[in-house]
Amino acid sequence: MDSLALFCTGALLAGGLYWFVCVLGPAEQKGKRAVNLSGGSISAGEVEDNYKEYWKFFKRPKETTKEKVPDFVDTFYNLVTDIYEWGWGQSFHFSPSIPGKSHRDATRLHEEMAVHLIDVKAGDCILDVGCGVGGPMRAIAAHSRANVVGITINEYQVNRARLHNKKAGLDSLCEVVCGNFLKMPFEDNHFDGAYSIEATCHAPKLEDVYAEVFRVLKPGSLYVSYEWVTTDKYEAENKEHVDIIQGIERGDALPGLRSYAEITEIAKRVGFEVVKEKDLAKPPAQPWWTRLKMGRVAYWRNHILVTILAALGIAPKGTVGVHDMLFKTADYLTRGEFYELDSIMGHCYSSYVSALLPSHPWKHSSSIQSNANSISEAWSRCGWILALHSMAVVTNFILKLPLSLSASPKFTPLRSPHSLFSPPIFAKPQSLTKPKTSRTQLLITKATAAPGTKNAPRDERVKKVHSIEEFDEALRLAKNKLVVVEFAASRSLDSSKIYPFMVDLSRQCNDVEFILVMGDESEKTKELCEREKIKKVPHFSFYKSMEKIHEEEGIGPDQLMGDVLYYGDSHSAVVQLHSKEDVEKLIDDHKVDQKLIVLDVGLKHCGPCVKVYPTVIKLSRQMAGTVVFARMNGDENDSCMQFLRDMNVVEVPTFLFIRDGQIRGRYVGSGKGELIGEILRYQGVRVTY
Ligand SMILES: C=C(CC[C@@H](C)[C@H]1CC[C@H]2C3=CC[C@H]4[C@H](C)[C@@H](O)CC[C@]4(C)[C@H]3CC[C@]12C)C(C)C
Ligand SMILES: C[S@@+](CC[C@H](N)C(=O)[O-])C[C@H]1O[C@@H](n2cnc3c(N)ncnc32)[C@H](O)[C@@H]1O
Repeated sequence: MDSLALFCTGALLAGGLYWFVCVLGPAEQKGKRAVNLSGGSISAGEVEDNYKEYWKFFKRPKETTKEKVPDFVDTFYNLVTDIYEWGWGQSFHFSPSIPGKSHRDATRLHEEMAVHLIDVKAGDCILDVGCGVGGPMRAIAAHSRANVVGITINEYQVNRARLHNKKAGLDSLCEVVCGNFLKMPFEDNHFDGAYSIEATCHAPKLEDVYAEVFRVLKPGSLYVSYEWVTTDKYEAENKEHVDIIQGIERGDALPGLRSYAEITEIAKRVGFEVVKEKDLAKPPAQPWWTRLKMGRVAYWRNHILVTILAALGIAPKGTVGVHDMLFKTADYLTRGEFYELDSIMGHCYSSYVSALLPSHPWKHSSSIQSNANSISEAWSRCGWILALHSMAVVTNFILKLPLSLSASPKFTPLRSPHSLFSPPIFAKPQSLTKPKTSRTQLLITKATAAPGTKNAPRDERVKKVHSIEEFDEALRLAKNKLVVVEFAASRSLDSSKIYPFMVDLSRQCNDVEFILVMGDESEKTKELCEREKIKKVPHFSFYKSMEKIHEEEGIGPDQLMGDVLYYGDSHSAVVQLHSKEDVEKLIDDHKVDQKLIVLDVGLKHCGPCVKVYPTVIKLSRQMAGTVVFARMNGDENDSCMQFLRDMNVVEVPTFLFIRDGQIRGRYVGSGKGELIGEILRYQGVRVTY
């Protein structure tokens, strides 16, 4: 009997312990478990000493030099990485909390927002500055199919990140490098975009890391940084304020928090052009620290757990001190926000663009315009209150558009939606960009199959034009057909790379005319390029009825195909609507057969509309029996614009779903998967996301 009682007590204790460790203290995202806590790259026996060493850094005066700081940050991450993973997940940052969404989803949306802000495309090479164990990197690579290279100072994080990348099946897209972001082992002008999430706050001087990012970015590409800053509520003379901020600095290995106002100044100083900045912690945004506050009970439990595990020799001894420090940090962070019912600590993001040359306003507008659409899409998806602000921007944009179009019927590069709110936008001076000769260099790069050379593909459908007169005549003869013109140069490698795709397209699209102009062929073609204001090759211009309707520079094959389909489509299965009456007629026509009508409403120069259009064409063929696809450009004429207003379309692209003469719903956005999901849903297929 005694042994049975003993057995039962033992079993209960073991069960209780299992519940306490594994159920109450599970790893956030299949990452670390409490029983696996380590000291990163530091051996278990050295954790305590390193923790003491860490504290020495804060003995006044702080040694905030670029020689000392990275080492102490590295030590910090050896100490905390496992605890962060165990108690927070694989993404080491905050995000605005979203009602109805889990912490994990809110985190992912916050990360994906960075992708939208910097306009990442599949195949791009993106830099993650201070990547941690790679939570954001994986979300971003999976979402965009871009290649992401992350850099972190901490070797243990590199190993963790590589392990997670492999487990997630993303190791072909994600690469992790151990290095110092103050001196990155990457070549100049290498990346198509960059982001940093709550990492550059570890830099002793923000100039140093921003200048490095600027150096490795290709001219014209975008960088977004989510920064930790003090807000204008912070008073340097207020003892309590100072106490809180210093507490945050000590518990987060920060050499010194910077103020909100400083960030953009620094970015400009190193040469970036500031595109957008925002305090994400400002009301009405949902507080990003909510989860920290709610987690207090769990953190108490964690503390007991860590103490027991350290006493049993399972966790390194110093872990208790480290956990205690984090516990206190959580307290400082929430106090910082609650203090005097207002926040003295902000969470700001700034999006910077480098080397945007003023001579290319269209490039500026198209990238920002598509960013704005995607951002508002992301915000409206997450239901964040900031969405209202963003929607207002886009609404203004659409309502102002017809005025500018009717005033100037010719091709007018759209102003960026942001510029309607007049944010500070500064162009990088030319002397600070790549030396001017680099443009010439582009023209003299050796090409292997330049258009017009004997290695070029068979291209009889592409008309070679040699003068202004021939050019104008070709446009005239094309009448209202779409004309695609490539302006190229014989020794431009990029021109020769894209040319075969144009030739391919010319074979497939019989209703489109294709023209090639070799800018460096003669004085006459040079004159033509000058008249058309061609600054860089390859440059694609699209004409209809002798009028330029769109132009694009530095594009790849997908974008070229998308543009040709979008601007030239007249014989596909997608019904082209040109007025409100056209829409009414289409609806009437399909009242009887009860087919679902999917009406794609866009604008002429809208990046996301162009991007999603090949999917619309494909679906129109695949679903021809059951769904009718139609399309209308809101800025084609007044009647179309009125239709947009009547339908309350404030963002593009918007897909309206119509059946039995009734509008049943809409999808706003350019996500291919989401669009297909919505169509299936309106056809009665149950879709689970
Ligand atoms: C940007 C940085 C990191 C931000 C956050 C990810 C971390 C800041 C404070 C951390 C935590 C505080 C309390 C811990 C808790 C006591 C423990 O039981 C579980 C982990 C914590 C929740 C931990 C998780 C990460 C933080 C929220 C800085 C470093 C620049
Ligand atoms: C708070 S974590 C954020 C990690 C990641 N961005 C995320 O959101 O999950 C800060 C990161 O910056 C890195 N870091 C700090 N100083 C660095 C430096 N000088 N060089 C490279 N990485 C650094 C740290 O190693 C850590 O990975």
